[in-house]
Amino acid sequence: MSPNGARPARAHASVDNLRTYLLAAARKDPDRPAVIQAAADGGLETVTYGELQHRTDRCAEALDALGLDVGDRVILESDTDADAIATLLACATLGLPFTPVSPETPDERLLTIIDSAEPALYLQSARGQRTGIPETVGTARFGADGLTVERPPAPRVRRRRAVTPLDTAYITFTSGTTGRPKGVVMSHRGVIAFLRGAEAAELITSEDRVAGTAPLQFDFALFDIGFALSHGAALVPVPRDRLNWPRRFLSFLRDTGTTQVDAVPSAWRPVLRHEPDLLAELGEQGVLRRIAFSGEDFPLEELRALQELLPKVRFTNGYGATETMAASITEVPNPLPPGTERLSIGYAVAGAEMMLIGPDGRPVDEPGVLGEIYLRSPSLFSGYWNDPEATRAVVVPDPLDPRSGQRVFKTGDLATMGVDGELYFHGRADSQVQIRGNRVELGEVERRIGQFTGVTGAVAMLVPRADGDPALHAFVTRATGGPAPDAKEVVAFCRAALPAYMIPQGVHVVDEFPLTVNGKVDRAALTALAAT
Ligand SMILES: Nc1ncnc2c1ncn2[C@@H]1O[C@H](COS(=O)(=O)NC(=O)C[C@H](N)c2cccc(Br)c2)[C@@H](O)[C@H]1O
Repeated sequence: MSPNGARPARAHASVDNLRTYLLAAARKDPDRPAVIQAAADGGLETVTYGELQHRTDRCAEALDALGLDVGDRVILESDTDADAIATLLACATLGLPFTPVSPETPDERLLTIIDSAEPALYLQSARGQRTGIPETVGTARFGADGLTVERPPAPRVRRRRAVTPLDTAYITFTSGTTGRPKGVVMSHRGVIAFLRGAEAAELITSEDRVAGTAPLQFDFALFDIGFALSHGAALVPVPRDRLNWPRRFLSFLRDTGTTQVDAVPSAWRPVLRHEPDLLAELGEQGVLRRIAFSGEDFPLEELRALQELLPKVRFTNGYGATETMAASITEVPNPLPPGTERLSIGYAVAGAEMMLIGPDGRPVDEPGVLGEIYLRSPSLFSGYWNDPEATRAVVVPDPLDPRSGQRVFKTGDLATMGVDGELYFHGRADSQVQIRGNRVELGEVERRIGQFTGVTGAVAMLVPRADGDPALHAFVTRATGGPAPDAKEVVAFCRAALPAYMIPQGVHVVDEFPLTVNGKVDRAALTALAAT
């Protein structure tokens, strides 16, 4: 068979591949619900595992016909829904790495990603509004009636015959600190290794309905898809227009019979502020059993408020970085024991190990001493797309025995160890700042300000100044309808407990914090605001 004419390789059912791993339930019980989603008419629609597999195979057939090769990139622009999942599983079947982007991604950023990834194909849903995709990229739309090709991808020589677990499942672009987005290349083996480790935590069963709130380009969304489907549970993608309106969000959770909600901590702030009673009512019904959060530290005042409204709900703290999908999944006591200062991020999931390494490169093994978390994990990413230098900076020789050739992930996160070896998150190493020669952990300033009556959240940052050393500023949010905390009183409150160099020069009250596209507090936006 000529190289061009050969049918593209497909994943063999016996090896680890996202498609085989996520559709296993379809073989066992095809009629179980796989996705419960908002329908176009405003109601709900259920897509079974059998139907999801059918849509996946139909899409794979259509992609087959385009003559792409294993490793050819596909941009997938969509919110999370059954058709998007079928499309990404079709890509996985053929060994086509997908790069998920949400429709909210600005044109400029999409073009940067296209420039870097050089994809063969750009896919958007039938309803997608995007235009202006460069001529070098094929384009197609996917929807309920399958794949519609608008501009076929350029013809290519197919060199591959098999899809292996080491091949790339997805490349997700995260904001690079240098401003240029970094493509995190994750293999099928890596994703499945983490999902298997997470399964051992036994958080959900096939009876569960897991509400996912993250945009598709955030691997929290990819985790929710994998986590729900690999357990034979149902995924409940929460549309953006429901997530941003607390009443609609809560009624969507009720109407879908959601048993677990996965969201970043900031997603709960509007619900706590505007609809605490509705949330308590939802908890009372006893269907919602668990709230899992990840992505950033959960401000303890807000977490306590959430727990008070939901005394019967269990809370789970998922910690980790996209470069390893994640690292640990830890039960959070409800209620938090009084006096809790920090949340535990526990121990790495089964099959992985978190180590604390000191500034001298040696392991920290005494409780309470700050160290950087290094992660030993089979879900380690393949590297940053086309950026070996950035990869070498974080994929490093095993600090415990560099001779072994084993590589570990240098997380850039700080933690201390408890008496049983469990870890407590202490912020990003790069949020350790020096102020007039003194080392300051911005989290410590934030925690102090967070204890000020009426303050519900605090973000501290260092703002560079033209004429001298940078100044420490803080932004605070207040309880609904509460008085705006007086900046001078907040500063005095800090003075009573913090050394002079940790006292903020400016305290700014904001209604709410700006959020990144992944729903986390956007510290860069606040720093820019403080500089004005
Ligand atoms: N639970 C926490 N407490 C505190 N700080 C956290 C937590 N989880 C992260 N972070 C911070 O976020 C960084 C990483 O950001 S990331 O690459 O965008 N990935 C993420 O946020 C999400 C992460 N991939 C993920 C995805 C799916 C499931 C899980 Br379970 C976790 C970490 O290095 C930490 O600094």
